[in-house]
Amino acid sequence: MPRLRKTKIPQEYSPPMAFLDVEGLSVSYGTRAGRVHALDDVGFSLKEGESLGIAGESACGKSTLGLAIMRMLQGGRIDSGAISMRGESLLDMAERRFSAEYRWKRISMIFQGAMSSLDPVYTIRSQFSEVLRQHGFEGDREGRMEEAATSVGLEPGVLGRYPHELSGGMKQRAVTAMALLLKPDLVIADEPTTALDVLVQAQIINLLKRLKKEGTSFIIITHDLSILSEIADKVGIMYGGQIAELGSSEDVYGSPRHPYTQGLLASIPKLRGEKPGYIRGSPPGLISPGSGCRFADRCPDVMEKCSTDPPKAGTKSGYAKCWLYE
Ligand SMILES: Nc1ncnc2c1ncn2[C@@H]1O[C@H](COP(=O)(O)OP(=O)(O)OP(=O)(O)O)[C@@H](O)[C@H]1O
Repeated sequence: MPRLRKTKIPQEYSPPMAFLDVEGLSVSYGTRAGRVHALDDVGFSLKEGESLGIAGESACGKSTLGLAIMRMLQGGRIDSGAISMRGESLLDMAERRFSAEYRWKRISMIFQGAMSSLDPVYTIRSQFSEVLRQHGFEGDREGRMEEAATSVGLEPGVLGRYPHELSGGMKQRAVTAMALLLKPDLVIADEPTTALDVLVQAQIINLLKRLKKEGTSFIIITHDLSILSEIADKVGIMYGGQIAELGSSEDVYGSPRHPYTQGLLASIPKLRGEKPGYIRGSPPGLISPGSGCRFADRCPDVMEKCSTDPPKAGTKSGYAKCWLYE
């Protein structure tokens, strides 16, 4: 009888640690009209250096997701779920430690409409310098500020100027540079190209692409699906506070599964060929969104079952929250 070779069984198997893990995240805001359930059971995972694109119609919870990761929800609360970075829970951490070690240092955010967040009475240099000071940066401040400015294609001379002396595109680059000052591992960019002309948009996209190549991870939040295909490794399509579909960019763009993703992709204008489509109806209210599929009353494939909560049906690289793929 052949002798069986002994296989060494490792004592404990630990799967590779995710760079960022968001699990079952639900967030709500208290309003006069009732509690707005802005996020419901949202989850995804990123490896080191990976980037995620989040797309969806207005008010579906995109910014709330970014703000929850930054622990900067105003008037909102986390009802359930977990967020961890390299295995460390961000939600259980004392605010003091999160603020000293994570917010702006390891995770930073470029806010929606960030151009207007620059303080008009201070030069770019004093605003950058304040960020470094607040985080106890002890190296060569001027060198770091110049490095951040040039990394976004701004002349170091811009540091001496006031915000009103800069064009819209330059301001957007300045706030991007400010988010990069402390060399974070993750940058959450909320609509980084909205309100910019197409040339400046292209510059910002190229800049994000370059930073990604150098190892920075991004979560890019946008209405505009076409910019995601260039930067995101993974895409999450949000609808009514939930992720309707999650997968690699290749799969989500190449073979979209959820009828909402299909509708959204069909609505991107094309240079030639058929007219862009549109999705009839409007998104659900988030105060009492109901227990069935949130897309049901707009869905071309609606079935009886859709009145109950759809499962997260596995796809090649993620899932589609839809009864069609049960
Ligand atoms: N501070 C707040 N207080 C009360 N409700 C809020 C607050 N912030 C967001 N909401 C509500 O939460 C829901 C999700 O908002 P959120 O800003 O996350 O959506 P979004 O997808 O980023 O929208 P947009 O694309 O228009 O920026 C919306 O119904 C919004 O009205």
